[in-house]
Amino acid sequence: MDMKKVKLSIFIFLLGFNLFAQSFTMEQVTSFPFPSELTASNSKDWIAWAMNEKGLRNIYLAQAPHFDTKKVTNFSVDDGQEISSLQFTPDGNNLIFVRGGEHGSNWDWNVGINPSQSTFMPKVEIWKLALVNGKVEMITEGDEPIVSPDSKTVAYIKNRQVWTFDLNDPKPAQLFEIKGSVANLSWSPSGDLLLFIVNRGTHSMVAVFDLREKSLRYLSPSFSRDTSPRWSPDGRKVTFIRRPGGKPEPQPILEQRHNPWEIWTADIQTTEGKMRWKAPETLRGSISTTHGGANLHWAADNQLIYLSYEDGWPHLYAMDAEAGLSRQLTKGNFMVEHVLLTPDKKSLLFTANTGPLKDDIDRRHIGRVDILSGKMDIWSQGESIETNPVILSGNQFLACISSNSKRPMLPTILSLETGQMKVIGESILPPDFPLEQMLTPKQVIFKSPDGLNIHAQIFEKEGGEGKKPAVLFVHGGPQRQMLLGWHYGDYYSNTYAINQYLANMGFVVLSVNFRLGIGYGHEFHKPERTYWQGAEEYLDVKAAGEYLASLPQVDDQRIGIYGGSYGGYLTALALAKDSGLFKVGVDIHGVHELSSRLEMPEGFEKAPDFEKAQKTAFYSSPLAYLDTWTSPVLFIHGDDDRNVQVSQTVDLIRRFEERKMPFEYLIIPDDSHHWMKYANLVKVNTATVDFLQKHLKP
Ligand SMILES: CSCC[C@H](NC=O)C(=O)N[C@@H](C)C(=O)O
Repeated sequence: MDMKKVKLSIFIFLLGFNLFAQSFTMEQVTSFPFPSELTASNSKDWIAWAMNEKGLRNIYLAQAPHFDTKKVTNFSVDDGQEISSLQFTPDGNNLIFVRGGEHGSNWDWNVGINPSQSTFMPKVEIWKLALVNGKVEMITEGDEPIVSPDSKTVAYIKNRQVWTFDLNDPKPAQLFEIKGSVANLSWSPSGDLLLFIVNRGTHSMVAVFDLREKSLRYLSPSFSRDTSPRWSPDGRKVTFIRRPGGKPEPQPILEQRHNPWEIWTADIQTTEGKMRWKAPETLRGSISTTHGGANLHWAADNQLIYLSYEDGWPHLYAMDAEAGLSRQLTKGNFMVEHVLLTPDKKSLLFTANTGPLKDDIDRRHIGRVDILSGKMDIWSQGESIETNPVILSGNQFLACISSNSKRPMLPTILSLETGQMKVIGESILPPDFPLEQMLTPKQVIFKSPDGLNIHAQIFEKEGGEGKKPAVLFVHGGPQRQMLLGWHYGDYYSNTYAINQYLANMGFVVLSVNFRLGIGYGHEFHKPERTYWQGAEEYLDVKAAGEYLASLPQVDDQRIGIYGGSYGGYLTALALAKDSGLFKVGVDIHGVHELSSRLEMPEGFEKAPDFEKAQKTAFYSSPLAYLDTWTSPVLFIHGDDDRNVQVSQTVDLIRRFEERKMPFEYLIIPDDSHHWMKYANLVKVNTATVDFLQKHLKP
């Protein structure tokens, strides 16, 4: 071989080596701290939040006006025990929180989780932190605590019943017994009544327990499903959402239909209820499934607040609790999320994917609307992301969590006087976190075969001559939106970290926001013929793969795909249907069997399109295409998953085994859908990128 060819071979080898040269480790990029449970005291200018630092979950405090951060707990083991229900007592003297459970689950969220294989199952417990002396103590088993207005009593749920304890002399005791399952506890402004929902399976009712009289009464009881009860500011009335109870006559399964809901009020004394508003009987008029659902509040000046999709976007509305007559408060082609009624009940804070930049639809910024005047401001802007706003007691500062393309989510203070924003807690970032190596993803928009504009984010490191391998990331939910920066959900901050790692390795990475996702309006979020009704969202995934293949810098023979949960489902579908396009994949706790959700008809009554629906569901599943699945796959699932049954992966692997189809697997015993133990998160992330690299490297 002449010297030229030798030199070229060495160059290509070094290039290949360089292509996969990595300037930071998976552990370093996965070590992003994640803030949650941001809350503000209503009486002192304190904020508090829970911070997950490599699985060590602790509470931090900061106080106006300097907001120096202070860690006030010392949980020092990566044991998967999350912090939830973090709240100040109204007098600002104590913090109450729950430790344990898996509150992001679809079932058993209040059951202990044990990813560290402790000898005995960890419990879900209510803790108290005394701010006067920093004393932290576990009070009792329980969940969903709420503190009485006089800061003396905590009411909480245990075994689906109502319990209480005195904060100064805790002797937990069940308050009363009631048939069914209790939820949505809230104290009346006077503190002598407890409002809650009792679920009886076919229906649910709003109920009030009078602590003085030790008596219980139902408010406007019916055979409906009543939810989301809220007190009027004077404590004399309650508003709630009413939806139909029981089961309907079998309807066409493959057709979309209106999901009815109403807003009611009821008088505490007479228990009489009145319907105040009925949703427009349109598809857009269905109750919203975006964050907070109906977001029902009773504001000052007798205004009822709700969120509706009726104009095509999730927006806020107000109506007089007596006269009705709704008014739209937020308007425009954007989504409202994370809605908070200010302590004075005169305005609403929210997160919105709108702002002056043309690609702000793929970010989040903080907004505020005055309820009586309807005056709306978007308070934050720029190439950053701000979400989950809370307002501090002095009305001078607002706190939120913020990120950008490089910096992970951190608590951030916004001065309402100057508009200045100050990130706090940057010292919590690990010293070896690869901040400067983070790439800035770019917004791309391409068309699906049926004409939809599909938004995506592309991550690409400069340089790296020749054709690069590529990876498509498919999010889960599916009611999610990936953004132009670190995400406000921990699951998707983690996949953002993976995408950064892959891009830094030299892959071209595309994160696709397929239909069914939020942030792009009702018809994008609620399209027809998706999931087990036809899987047309896969059109967007395949279009994303073809978009990657069309890029001049991408080697179209080295495109991989990965995704979790709903994204795992679409990853499996892509590998099964299009192994020619997707050469390798990692299916993380994916869904694979879709037909069993169709209830087998009892007796003669069945949906008019039942057989067609069964066939559609089957052909919407990867199971229908195993004959054409030739690309290598790694299956990963936690076997205490409470969002997607682990059987979805166990059963698919059984089929692979019986068909003698090659696969690799990683089971994570005793962990859930959210990799509660940090060591498991790193293990899953590492396995994912190693498998992709193994099959896509030059
Ligand atoms: C419809 S399949 C269930 C998928 C699951 N949704 C809720 O549990 C999922 O995608 N979970 C995570 C990843 C998410 O909600 O984003």
